[in-house]
Amino acid sequence: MADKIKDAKIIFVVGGPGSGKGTQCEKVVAKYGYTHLSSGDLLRAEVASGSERGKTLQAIMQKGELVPLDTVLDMIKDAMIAKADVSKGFLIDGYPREVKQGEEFEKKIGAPCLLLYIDAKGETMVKRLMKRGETSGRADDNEETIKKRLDLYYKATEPVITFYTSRGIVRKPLL
Ligand SMILES: Nc1nc2c(ncn2[C@@H]2O[C@H](COP(=O)(O)OP(=O)(O)OP(=O)(O)O)[C@@H](O)[C@H]2O)c(=O)[nH]1
Ligand SMILES: Nc1ccn([C@H]2C[C@H](O)[C@@H](COP(=O)(O)OP(=O)(O)O)O2)c(=O)n1
Ligand SMILES: [Mg+2]
Repeated sequence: MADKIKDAKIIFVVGGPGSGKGTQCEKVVAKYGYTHLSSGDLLRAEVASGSERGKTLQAIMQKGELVPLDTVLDMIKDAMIAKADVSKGFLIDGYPREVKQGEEFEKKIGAPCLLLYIDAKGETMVKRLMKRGETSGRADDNEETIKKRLDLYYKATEPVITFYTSRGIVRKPLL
């Protein structure tokens, strides 16, 4: 099964919470027809299913923490396999959140050819998420959790950008 995605074209999309990863991915899908897989959306779908696993995930996400690495990776991999036959390439949105997640992805699936870095100022991200929280219904779009997600982004996720910059595959779209 996993053979199906062995040579898939993979683009990581990384940026802070509310930086606009999902928004930019939709534009890339419209223009280039890639398959958009948002790790956050996959996790929220599991929560919405009401499963036991979903309940555990919900509690972690509500605190603004990262769910166990294997859980997210398995979900992404299953979603990629399901689309392998019809996909020109994959936009992996919101992953990796830490360098270790990137390393495990490469071991189990493959290497990315590109990392799109969606950059935004901290205050901009907070403002957008507070606004989105008025209608999103997302349990983590509240002031306290937003602050934790932002802290975690600077601590754990920014090193991901540094890691892939040294490989020469990071591009920052001008928005
Ligand atoms: N003004 C402005 N707002 C934007 C832009 N891009 C996204 N937004 C808004 O900012 C909010 C967050 O955008 P998303 O695309 O959901 O951001 P994200 O990075 O996927 O965020 P998470 O789902 O939290 O991972 C949404 O309400 C968007 O409408 C932009 O370029 N300019
Ligand atoms: N690779 C991932 C992606 C998301 N998560 C969890 C933790 C995140 O705060 C939530 C929501 O992720 P999403 O990418 O939708 O949102 P933020 O960028 O954090 O605003 O899911 C994770 O633990 N590991
Ligand atoms: Mg998103």
